[in-house]
Amino acid sequence: MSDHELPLRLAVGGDHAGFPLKELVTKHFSDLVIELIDCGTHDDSPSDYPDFAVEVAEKINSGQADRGLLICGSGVGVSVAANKITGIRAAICHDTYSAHQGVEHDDMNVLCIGGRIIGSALAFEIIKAFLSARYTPEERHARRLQKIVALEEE
Ligand SMILES: O=C(CO)[C@H](O)[C@H](O)[C@H](O)COP(=O)(O)O
Repeated sequence: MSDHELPLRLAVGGDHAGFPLKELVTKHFSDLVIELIDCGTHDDSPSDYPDFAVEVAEKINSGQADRGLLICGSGVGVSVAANKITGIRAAICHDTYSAHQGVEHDDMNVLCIGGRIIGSALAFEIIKAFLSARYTPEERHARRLQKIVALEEE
């Protein structure tokens, strides 16, 4: 796979604090993924990050998107909200190692970034690492994921 082929449908969302970075990310990645679904927010007026976590999760759980990207001020709010939703495995990653290893080991399907924490150049590299990574279904990873699924079913 070349650097310019990220064969995934990506749902992107975030609140007002993530809006400036979300604008840059959607422009940068719209031609690099199969489809980019912008779940809002669409301006920098105050908004509530859980609303966008729900929108992005819905795109994944309905099968319209393969992965999600959520951006708020720190990345904390969107990750806390997204992880409440069944089927979502979200994490804040502000380094490329976590972004690809989180997919390879943990089948992370939503990447969370703090728009007030990192700049766009690093964010682009982290997002590329996330989108390029694939889950590696080795026994130990599958066993641990099954335990996470069991937690959701409790
Ligand atoms: O960054 C966050 C904390 O985890 C939130 O998701 C929000 O983006 C942040 O709280 C917004 O802050 P504001 O003072 O309302 O702009």
